[in-house]
Amino acid sequence: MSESTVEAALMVPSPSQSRPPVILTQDELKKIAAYKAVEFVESGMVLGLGTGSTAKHAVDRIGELLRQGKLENIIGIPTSKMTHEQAVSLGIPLSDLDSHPIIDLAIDGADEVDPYLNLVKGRGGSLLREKMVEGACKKFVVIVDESKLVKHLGGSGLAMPVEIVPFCWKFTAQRLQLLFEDAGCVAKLRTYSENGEPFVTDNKNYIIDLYFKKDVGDLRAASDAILRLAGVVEHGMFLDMATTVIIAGELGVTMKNKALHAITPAQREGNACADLQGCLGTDVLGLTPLMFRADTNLIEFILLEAYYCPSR
Ligand SMILES: O=C[C@H](O)[C@H](O)[C@H](O)COP(=O)(O)O
Repeated sequence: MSESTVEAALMVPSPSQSRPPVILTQDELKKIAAYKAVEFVESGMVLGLGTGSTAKHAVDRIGELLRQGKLENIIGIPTSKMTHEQAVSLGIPLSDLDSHPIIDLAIDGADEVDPYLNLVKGRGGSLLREKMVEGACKKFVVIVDESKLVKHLGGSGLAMPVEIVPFCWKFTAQRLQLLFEDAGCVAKLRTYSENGEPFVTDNKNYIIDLYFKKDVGDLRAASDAILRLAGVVEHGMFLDMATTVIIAGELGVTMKNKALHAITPAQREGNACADLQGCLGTDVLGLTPLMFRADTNLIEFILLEAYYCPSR
């Protein structure tokens, strides 16, 4: 996909314009979400640079805008050795959390996104550095194509990764599996397909991939239980961390903001209504019904939130 195609896709068409339907590949959708996220970047920011095939597009775009002089004085904090190398090749100035403990904005992909903007990350093995960097940022923008949306974490049937120390990894894997026996959990050591050797993270650890047959239920409880196991370094559930999720799909790009999606029914019935209205206004302005046609999911989402707000 050429740069001009992405830029054209990011323009909001006027009602009178009719475009022929365009079939985009998954990688093109990732690129559209990434470019949209980079619109949040301003000169002078300290940026968390994510890892993976989606985040790669965002890092490329930041490099391009720096080269064109459209962005200046950016400092990048990479979340993996791979992203570090990519950023160096693009001439993006880099630092680390020791020197820059507060990050203005991080942009990264995700493996799963639930309706409350909780995430699974780490199928590329970078979850620990990602969680450290993204836990230190003021704003965390997640970029995905719509295939990443799930009803509940683990719902894709694919891996929920846990980074562990290599020492007695079988013991730790068994304990992880036992924790989620009721959810039909199967724990597998991640290996390289070429030689069957254990996959080793940037931090010289192993990854145990957890596969669930059923919903694990209380994610906070699941997170605490995993982190209590000696031998576990970190897990790939990113709970309540994303501030914005940008989803590129066949119907266009949708932005979901944490302020709306993290609100519980109890909060809705209480004095959160004014805030909700404020957020809704912001969100409506921030939403971009671009590319092809109206996003019906988006309309449902706005109506649902408005329903809870008596003054609307
Ligand atoms: O460890 C990898 C990261 O968490 C990635 O952000 C995640 O796996 C999504 O990667 P991709 O954009 O390639 O689907």
